[in-house]
Amino acid sequence: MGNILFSMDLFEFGPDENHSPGAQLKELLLAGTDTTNIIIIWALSDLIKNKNEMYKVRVELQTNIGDRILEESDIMVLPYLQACVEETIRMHPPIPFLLPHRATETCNVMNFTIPKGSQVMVNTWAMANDPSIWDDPSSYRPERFLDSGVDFKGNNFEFVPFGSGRRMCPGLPMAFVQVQYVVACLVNTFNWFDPRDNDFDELDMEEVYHLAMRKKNPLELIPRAVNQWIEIMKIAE
Ligand code: HEM
Repeated sequence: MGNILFSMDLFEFGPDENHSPGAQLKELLLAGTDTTNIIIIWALSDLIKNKNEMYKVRVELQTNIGDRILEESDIMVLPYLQACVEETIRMHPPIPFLLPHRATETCNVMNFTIPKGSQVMVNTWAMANDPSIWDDPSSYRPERFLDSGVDFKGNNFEFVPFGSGRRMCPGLPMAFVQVQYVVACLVNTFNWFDPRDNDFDELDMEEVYHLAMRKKNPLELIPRAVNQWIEIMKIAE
């Protein structure tokens, strides 16, 4: 679906058409599919590469959900899964520079003068990976989000992958539930194998940046339905 949407010409609309229902629908589809899809792939990659964290997510899922079908409301009782998704978004924000903004008036930021009318790009990746703010930012450590009070709703300026203020992502609540729901289902239902029998410690995590920051090479995995507790114990060994 992402490929089909990206074949549409972003710049085909004239000024009047930008506010038409069709243009707004296209904007929503463009903004809401690729970003979510990218984060699901990164979240699964991070968990597959980090066996201990995968084990903790599976224990949380089995303890709270078991083998029944996950419901949207279950997301509220999965804090470790939530921390894992937050950590993935911190390390791999899909829109690392946000969308271009414009200064509506001249202002000073850290001794730099930003003249009125300047285009401003916000490097959220650098903010969320700044070693003066985050302990060991290049390591995948979901625990850093447990009980930290830091989230991405736009109030903690070290972590704004959805932006902040009036033009921040309106799809945040939907995206956050969708990503957690899909990742939880994928982890709780399947065990994942490398088609070439490579060790997942060496899983390729190279990034590429076009409109969004995605995995450079596709994540290729073989899913097999799990006999939950037996598989969990195997991972723990
Ligand atoms: C993980 C998923 C998502 C991420 C990381 C994300 C991130 C962002 C970011 C960074 C912006 C720009 C904010 C700024 O420049 O200040 C944005 C804008 C936007 N997003 Fe999302 N987004 C996601 C999912 C969605 C979904 C699911 C929808 C809709 C169903 C959506 C709809 C929009 C729209 C319409 C805008 C433009 C808002 C405006 O210009 O006022 N996004 N998003």
